Amino acid sequence: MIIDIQHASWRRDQTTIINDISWQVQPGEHWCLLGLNGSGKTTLLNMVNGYIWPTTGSINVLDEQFGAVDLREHRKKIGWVSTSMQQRLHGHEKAENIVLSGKFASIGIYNQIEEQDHAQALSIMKQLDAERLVGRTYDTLSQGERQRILIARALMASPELLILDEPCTGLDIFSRDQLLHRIQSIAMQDHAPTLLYVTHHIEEIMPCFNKTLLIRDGAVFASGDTTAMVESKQLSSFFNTPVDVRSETGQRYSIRLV
Ligand SMILES: Nc1ncnc2c1ncn2[C@@H]1O[C@H](COP(=O)(O)OP(=O)(O)OP(=O)(O)O)[C@@H](O)[C@H]1O
Repeated sequence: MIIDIQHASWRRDQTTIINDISWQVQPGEHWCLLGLNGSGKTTLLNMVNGYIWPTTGSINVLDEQFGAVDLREHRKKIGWVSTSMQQRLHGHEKAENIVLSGKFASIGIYNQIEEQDHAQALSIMKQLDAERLVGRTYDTLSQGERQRILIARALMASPELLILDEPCTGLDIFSRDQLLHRIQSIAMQDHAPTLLYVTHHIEEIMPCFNKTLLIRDGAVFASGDTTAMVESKQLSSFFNTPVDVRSETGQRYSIRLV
C-alpha cells in the first residue's frame, strides 16, 4: 500500500486540527485532495512526509511505519512541490542545476555530477517542456516556468510518491492548462509515481486523478472515485452551498454557484 493512515488526529494548543482521519492509497491510484482554506490539507500532507507526528493514530507510507524508519532516507522517495519550496531555492542558481539538485534532495549542488545525471535532468526538462530554460537563472523565470522546474526537480529523484500542493497558484489559464497536461502525461508514463494533487479548484482535476478526498474541518468528509465525489449533490453538501457541477467530454469539470 502507498499510504495507510488509521485514525490519525493532530492537536495543537487544545485545538484539533486533524480529526480522526483514515485514508488508504493503493498502487495505481492518483488522488486529488479537495478542501477549502484551512481545512487541513497541508497538515495532512505534512504527516505523510513525516514533518509532523499524529497525536493519536498511525501513519504508514510506502510500507514504512513512521517511528521505525530513517525519515531522511524515507523523504527521498517522496517528491514535494509547493510554493514554500520555491522560496527555499537560490534565485541565482541555473534552472538545470535546480533540477539536478533534486537527485540529492539538497538545495544547492554539493555532489559529483555524472554525465548520466545531466542527461536525465535534460530528458525530464524536455518532458515538462522546459528544455529551453537551460542556462537561465531561477529568478528570471516566470511563475509557470518555475513550477515546471520544481516538478522536474522532484522527478529527478525518481520518487514513488509525488505531492503537488496547489501547483497552479499564480498561473494564467494557458500556463495552467499546459502544466495540467504535463502532470497528466507524468501520470500516464511507465513506472509513474503515485500523484497527490492538492487544490481548491475542481477545474484542475485531470482525468488521471481517479480518486478524490474531500476534507473539511480537519476530517474526511467523503472519499472515493472522483466521479462520485465531484458531482453536484456531493459537492453541494460538502460546501454547504448549492453548486452545479458539469463534466465535459474530455472529463474536465466545471462548477458554478446555483
Ligand atoms: N503549527 C500550527 N499551529 C497551530 N495551528 C495550525 C498549525 N498548522 C496549521 N494550523 C491550523 O490548522 C488549520 C489547517 O491548516 P492547513 O494549512 O492544513 O490547511 P489547508 O487546507 O492546507 O489550507 P490552505 O488551503 O489555506 O493552504 C488552519 O486553521 C491552520 O491555521
